[in-house]
Amino acid sequence: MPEPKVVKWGILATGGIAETFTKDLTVDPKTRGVTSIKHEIAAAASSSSISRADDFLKKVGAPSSAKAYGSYQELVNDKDVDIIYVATPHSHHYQNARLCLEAGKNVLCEKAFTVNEPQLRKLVEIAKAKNLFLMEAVWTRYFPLSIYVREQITSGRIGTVYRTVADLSMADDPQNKYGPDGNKHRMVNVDLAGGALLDLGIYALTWVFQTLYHTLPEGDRKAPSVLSTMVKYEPTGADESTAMLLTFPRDAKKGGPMHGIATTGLRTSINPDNKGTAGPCVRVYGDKGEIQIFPPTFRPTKTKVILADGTVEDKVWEQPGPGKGSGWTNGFGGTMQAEGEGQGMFWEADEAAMAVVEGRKEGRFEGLEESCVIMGVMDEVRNQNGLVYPEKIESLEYPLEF
Ligand SMILES: NC(=O)C1=CN([C@@H]2O[C@H](COP(=O)(O)OP(=O)(O)OC[C@H]3O[C@@H](n4cnc5c(N)ncnc54)[C@H](OP(=O)(O)O)[C@@H]3O)[C@@H](O)[C@H]2O)C=CC1
Ligand SMILES: O=C1OC[C@@H](O)[C@H](O)[C@H]1O
Repeated sequence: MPEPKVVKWGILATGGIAETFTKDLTVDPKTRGVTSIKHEIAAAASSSSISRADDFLKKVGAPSSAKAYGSYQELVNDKDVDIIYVATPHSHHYQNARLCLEAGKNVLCEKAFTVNEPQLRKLVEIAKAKNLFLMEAVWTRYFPLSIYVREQITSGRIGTVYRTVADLSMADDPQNKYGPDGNKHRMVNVDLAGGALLDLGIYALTWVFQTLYHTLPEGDRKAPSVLSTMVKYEPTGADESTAMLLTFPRDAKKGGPMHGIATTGLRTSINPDNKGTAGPCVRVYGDKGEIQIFPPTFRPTKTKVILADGTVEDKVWEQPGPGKGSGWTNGFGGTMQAEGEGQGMFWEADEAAMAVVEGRKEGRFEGLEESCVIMGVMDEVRNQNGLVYPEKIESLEYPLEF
């Protein structure tokens, strides 16, 4: 068997998700049957200080060869880095991803990809012009569970699909969690493009898109029309509850239009008791049966296929590898413990690394056009409900400091 190709990662920002993602890079790909690549943590950069980057590298168990930088610019200049993971708040993705692309680096960028569709289209244009890889880090798309669900649909197991209903709500009101200072938290801070839609709603939309759009042959994929409503989080003006009804065009001979219903909110939880008692967070409806996906929506643990002929198929989806995983808060003080080592972010990392090695410029499970269409849906939802972020973070101008 040929030796795995080493892909050298640079980590841009040292916050919560950067830590989780980078720890996942240290879990051997062989534990999940991936033999063509190996991840190496080559460098990390903090915008605040080099010592923060240094502490970060120690905390995530990076090799001693990994370099710490006190600025993002130094990271993108590093010749030893193949791909950069951007883990700043949404507001900063356009500026930070563009910094990487302009310097000739491949990019895996956290969700939501950018603040608006024009920003993303600009990044795509630059990536294409420079022949670079660019992908949104929606880890959920890369889980074996998601691959299985998409296969159930494309194989016709539940017949012609007509509707998907998906929710990601987490009782995560930052004021309850952190007091009045919570208004500065990235979840509701408009200066950081906070709000339920861009932070959590993107997962409900991910399920709608990966079941109703991505499962169609490429030529049949069309942007949906959008109807939406929103409740604002009064202290900051971000959205705290958003409901979207999407209609996807489809040829009458193939079943006609499909509905996607995506909801998100910060007051209720998809999994209030952490035991899954509340039932599925996603339901995909076909004319021969349905697929249910169980919470949490961003990292589901269980699926159920129920067919009209009486078949019921339950599946449990655990993380591979020994050891302990880290927990997620459900907003009611409980945690949802991962079963295996790592958090499951390694699957998206594998896909990005394999693409770099193979010379692919997009992820297989969410291409750049699909990401743009999703950003466009979120733009339309914000338009319909008057949610505008500060000009600087909506801007296409580059470079901008904020
Ligand atoms: N895939 C997933 O499951 C998750 C994804 N996310 C996504 O990851 C991104 C980051 O979230 P998270 O890690 O929770 O956020 P954190 O607030 O924990 O970290 C963000 C980091 O970004 C850097 N940063 C640069 N400029 C700013 C600024 N003006 N304000 C705040 N931080 C800044 C800082 O790193 P430094 O000082 O080192 O430069 C900071 O530590 C978001 O896009 C979010 O949607 C978040 C949670 C889960
Ligand atoms: O991406 C995310 O998924 C998990 C949530 O806990 C987090 O707030 C969100 O940003």
